[in-house]
Amino acid sequence: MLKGNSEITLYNRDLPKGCELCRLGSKIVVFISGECGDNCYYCPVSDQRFGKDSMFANEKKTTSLYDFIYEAYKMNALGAGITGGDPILHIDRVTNLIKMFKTEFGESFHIHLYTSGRYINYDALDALQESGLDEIRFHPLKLDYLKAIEKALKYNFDVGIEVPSIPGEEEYLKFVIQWAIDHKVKFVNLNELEITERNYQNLNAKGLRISHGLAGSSGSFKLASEILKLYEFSDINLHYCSSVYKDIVETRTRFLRTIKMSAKPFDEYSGEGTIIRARIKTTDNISDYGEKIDSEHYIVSPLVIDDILKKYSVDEIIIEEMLPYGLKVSQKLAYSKSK
Ligand SMILES: C[S@@+](CC[C@H](N)C(=O)[O-])C[C@H]1O[C@@H](n2cnc3c(N)ncnc32)[C@H](O)[C@@H]1O
Ligand code: SF4
Repeated sequence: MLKGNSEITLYNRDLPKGCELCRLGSKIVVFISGECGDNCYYCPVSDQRFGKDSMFANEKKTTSLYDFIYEAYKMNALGAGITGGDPILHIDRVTNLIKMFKTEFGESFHIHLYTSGRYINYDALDALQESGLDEIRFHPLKLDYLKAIEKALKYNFDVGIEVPSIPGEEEYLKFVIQWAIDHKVKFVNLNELEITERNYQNLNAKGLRISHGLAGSSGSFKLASEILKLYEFSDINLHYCSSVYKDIVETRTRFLRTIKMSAKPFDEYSGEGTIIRARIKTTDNISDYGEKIDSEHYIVSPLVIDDILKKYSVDEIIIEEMLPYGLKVSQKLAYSKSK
């Protein structure tokens, strides 16, 4: 019997540990560098990031490895997923960060890493094992890269494969899954193909369109579910993860977790994991209600607006909606004295 809720997530056995923690929104997303020696026609990494040596902790641009530790504290992370580009191009940065995470949060802090396998050699694998890496996920976009997986299988960390489910690529997927079964790879994840600003021209040219959610491609789930059915009882953990799942479960639960950990007393939050605040312009002292941010502005909970309006002279109230890491997504004028 296949488990999960069909088009959102589907699997035949246990979920990989990295996926279980992602489900709880408890993994910090480490984008270690956008540099990569490959150029997949379906690569989803944005132009702003791809090929550039810049780092992001969740959605926030960072310049220091310590920022990843800070962000992990802010969301009470139980683990990290390291991605890029190809992180192996910055193996020293990766292994230093893994050691920092393990020292700060303990051995149980679960770390998985994505790579195509192109630059994997025994030196890199030795360094990853020595740093404490828990799980490695390969994307063998060329069959030649399977050699890297054979090497990794000699190490202690869990070895899996993660590839997009691209309509028209069923023979490739079947080959890779059979190879994984023959070589006792721990799991194969099939991602719903995401159509993004970077890859849409290539994918549209193949007749693929966004069919649901923000990025999910037509035909991708159908192909993955047929493949899962085919290997339902085989000796490999197979798992399909939709782009909707990434949006509504992984990202939203991560946002809510961050809010729970680091929200201020006056922050209200929505079901989508955004923070709702009221910015009040007044010359009165209303610091009992919230935080003074400059000579004439305070941030307070929208729930106390009525109370403040009854007692104080207010010039303007703006309701702001923001993501937990500070990016403002909307603002609305709720009250103006001049109107
Ligand atoms: C974007 S890659 C970055 C890390 C590394 N360069 C790699 O390819 O594994 C991260 C994961 O996304 C998967 N992936 C690549 N293109 C995708 C797409 N258009 N939709 C969904 N997943 C995709 C890859 O198989 C890989 O497991
Ligand atoms: S290997 Fe990964 S990052 Fe590089 S082009 Fe392919 S999908 Fe993009």
